Amino acid sequence: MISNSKARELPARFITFEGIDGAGKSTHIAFVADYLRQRGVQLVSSREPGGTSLGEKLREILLHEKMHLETEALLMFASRREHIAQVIAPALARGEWVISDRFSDASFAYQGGGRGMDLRKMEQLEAWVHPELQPDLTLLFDVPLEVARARLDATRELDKFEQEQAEFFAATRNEYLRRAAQFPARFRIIDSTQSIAAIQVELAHLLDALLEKSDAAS
Ligand SMILES: Nc1ncnc2c1ncn2[C@@H]1O[C@H](COP(=O)(O)OP(=O)(O)OP(=O)(O)O)[C@@H](O)[C@H]1O
Ligand SMILES: Cc1cn([C@H]2C[C@H](O)[C@@H](COP(=O)(O)O)O2)c(=O)[nH]c1=O
Repeated sequence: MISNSKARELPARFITFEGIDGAGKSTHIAFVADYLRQRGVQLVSSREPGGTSLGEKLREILLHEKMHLETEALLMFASRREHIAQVIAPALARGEWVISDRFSDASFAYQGGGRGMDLRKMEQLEAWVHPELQPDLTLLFDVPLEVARARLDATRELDKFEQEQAEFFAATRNEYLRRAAQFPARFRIIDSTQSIAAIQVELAHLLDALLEKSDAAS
């Protein structure tokens, strides 16, 4: 987690980054953090599962141990509860922006879509853990499965989720796209088959618009 010290009077914003593994969100979260900091936004950059000392321990377990799908969902939300309590809510209360590599949409997509957990149970967990909090903006990095797979294979040792089969990722991606259609005001879908440079141009436009709107609201 990193925070900066430059000040710009803007209403706090919560931005989340989503997509199947290999879609490119971690590459772009660093760009977004730099872009906003250079424009005077005080922000906290974090991730899920993780973002706190307890959350990072849960992340190790979640990414490497097999477990019942509902245990997996409960641990994701346990990590999230801690993340909200220790990081997200305090930062927003201080007026800072929070950018998070994944949030609850990932639970809907992976545990709901990918693993097939009843989405009504997921909604209950969401209503329990963060009844009032939703991201202001969710960037969904969308790519065909083969593109994501090729990127992952080229770069690293795969964790438990990354080792899943194509059907799992197809269902995960479908659930992300279903949620984007369900919440169009919050989601922006980024075509992540574009080059990194082209995506950065698109992100810069989007962030400029958000900064302008935030300036007007301050
Ligand atoms: N638009 C792109 N074009 C080509 N390569 C890309 C693009 N975006 C990301 N990559 C490369 O793909 C690999 C995976 O990217 P990254 O780690 O950002 O994905 P991710 O979606 O965060 O994956 P995970 O969720 O598993 O962490 C990296 O090597 C990155 O450089
Ligand atoms: C928050 C969240 C995450 N996951 C999965 C998705 C990814 O495969 C890993 C996290 O790895 P990343 O490289 O940091 O993206 O966890 C999930 O299944 N459910 C969730 O709620």
